Amino acid sequence: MDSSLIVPLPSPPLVLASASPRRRELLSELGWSFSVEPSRVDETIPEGEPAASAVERLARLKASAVADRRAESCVVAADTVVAVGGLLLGKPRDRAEGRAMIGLLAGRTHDVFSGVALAWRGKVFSASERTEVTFRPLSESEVRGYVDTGEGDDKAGSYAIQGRGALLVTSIRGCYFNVVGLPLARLSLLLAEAGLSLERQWRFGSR
Ligand SMILES: Cc1cn([C@H]2C[C@H](O)[C@@H](COP(=O)(O)OP(=O)(O)OP(=O)(O)O)O2)c(=O)[nH]c1=O
Repeated sequence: MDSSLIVPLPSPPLVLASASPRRRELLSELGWSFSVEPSRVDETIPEGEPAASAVERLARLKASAVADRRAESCVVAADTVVAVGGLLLGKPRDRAEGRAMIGLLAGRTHDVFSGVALAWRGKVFSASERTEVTFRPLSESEVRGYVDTGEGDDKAGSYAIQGRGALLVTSIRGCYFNVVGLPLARLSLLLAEAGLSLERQWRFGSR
């Protein structure tokens, strides 16, 4: 067939339902244009809820909350927690909790779980992704020094792999972007599942 006869379908407007600057940066780096509308949902995880289900449930909740007011758009949301020794670590309440978290992570391997959800045309598609991250051993003063940089204050597990936290990480297994808060390849698969092929994803937001 003459390829000039194929008219590409336009991409739907894309909305990122997140207040996270990291998630915004990751989508921008793909060259996508999108608007940002943070959701304000209760992010409490009940004791005993498995990490993978919790992050997926919260991502769905965030996407649905924004989709309710943006029916014509494709809404993306995510949630990230760190799991270590049977504990789930969200964002630290203060620096003391931050030090306790980094102390727990030092010299061992933990899991980072992100849930990602996509709400489009009345349906919600979702998944969760796990990445193993290993920290090198740290002395008490190294733990204190890192937490005092402040970069982990608003991050799950109290660290940023994309920042100075990289100096603590000896290896990772799995998706790097999942650790930063948005598993991009997983998101791409969800978009395809929703009917937005990779061909359409290349052009997200372009007119
Ligand atoms: C482990 C890790 C987490 N994080 C961040 C990603 C998330 O922003 C944050 C986890 O908190 P979340 O509650 O998942 O997200 P958020 O409150 O920042 O934003 P929103 O709910 O509006 O989408 O931790 C990093 O940036 N780097 C890391 O290495």
